[in-house]
Amino acid sequence: MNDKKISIKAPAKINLSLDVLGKREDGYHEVKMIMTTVDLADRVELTLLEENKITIESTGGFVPLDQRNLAYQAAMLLKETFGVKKGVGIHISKNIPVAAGLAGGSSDAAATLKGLNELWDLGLTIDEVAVLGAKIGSDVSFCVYGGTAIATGRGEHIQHIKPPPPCWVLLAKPPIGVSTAEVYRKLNVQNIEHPDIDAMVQAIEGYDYEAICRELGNVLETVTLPLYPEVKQIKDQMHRLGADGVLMSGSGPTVFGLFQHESRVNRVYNGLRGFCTEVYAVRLLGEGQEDFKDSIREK
Ligand SMILES: C[C@](O)(CO)[C@H](O)COP(=O)(O)OP(=O)(O)OC[C@H]1O[C@@H](n2ccc(N)nc2=O)[C@H](O)[C@@H]1O
Ligand SMILES: Nc1ncnc2c1ncn2[C@@H]1O[C@H](COP(=O)(O)OP(=O)(O)OP(=O)(O)O)[C@@H](O)[C@H]1O
Repeated sequence: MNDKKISIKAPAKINLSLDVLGKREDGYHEVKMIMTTVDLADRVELTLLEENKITIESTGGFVPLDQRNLAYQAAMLLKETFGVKKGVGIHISKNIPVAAGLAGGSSDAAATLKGLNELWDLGLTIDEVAVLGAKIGSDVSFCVYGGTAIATGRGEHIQHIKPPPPCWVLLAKPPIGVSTAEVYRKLNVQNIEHPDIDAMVQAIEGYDYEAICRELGNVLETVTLPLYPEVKQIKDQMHRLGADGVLMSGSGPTVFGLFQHESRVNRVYNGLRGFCTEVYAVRLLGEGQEDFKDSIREK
């Protein structure tokens, strides 16, 4: 491998359960959620530049190519924190839909932090990288580790749990982008039915696929579904076509369905394609990144 170039996979996440416990004084919400990675990923390529600058380019998807890009912000954060004088060229092959509830930008930022830790020889541990990630966005810490975890605080406190049993995940995104800030702002925290996060943890740790499908829950649906009726239509359609469990991911609008059988996932995929242009059939990744160094090297 060329030591002046590094290529990292940046997978999307889904929330198997998402609860909001209350509003905090800093304006954020206290959450308790279960996140897991799926095999739909961007690829982030980092090239060492001797000149002190950050360049960014991206293929596919509509993403800002300046300081608004979360990968750019990740590089800038490391530069400012550690006084790095070298530069980096960031190239993102964008496969994860943007503003979809799948943490695409957060995962690009996490991949950039991990890659630059190597490329700029910063010697940070994965936990140190995750703490830095939280400064960029609430989902970035989880994305640094991947795998399956309970996230608390504003999402940055990560407790790893066992991966769920492997299954198929069908992702369907209607052609709208949802603002996470707006969804949290419109949430009525006093008046929501809370999902049972502990029961979901038990279902996952007990490798009980049926119970996982039963315990799926996301309080942000109470905001996004009435705002965007097409999200509810996709949920209903997936149920009707035979998904084992269906839920909106994050603040939406992507809906995911869980399946054990490949034949059924293919049938539902075809059934949804006429109805929704962006549909992806992927595997649950579930496993975390046990060896930090190996996880960021191209194999
Ligand atoms: C919906 C989820 O994706 C579920 O994983 C996350 O909670 C959101 O994570 P994110 O997109 O990384 O969020 P951030 O970029 O940190 O915040 C975007 C906006 O969402 C709101 N926000 C976010 C996280 C949180 N715990 N409480 C909030 O109220 C804040 O208004 C914030 O300005
Ligand atoms: N590298 C990036 N990839 C995608 N979006 C980015 C990126 N950098 C900045 N953004 C901006 O971030 C916003 C949210 O995009 P993103 O795809 O991360 O949303 P999301 O999947 O809803 O995230 P989350 O699930 O963490 O709330 C968009 O407005 C987008 O323009």
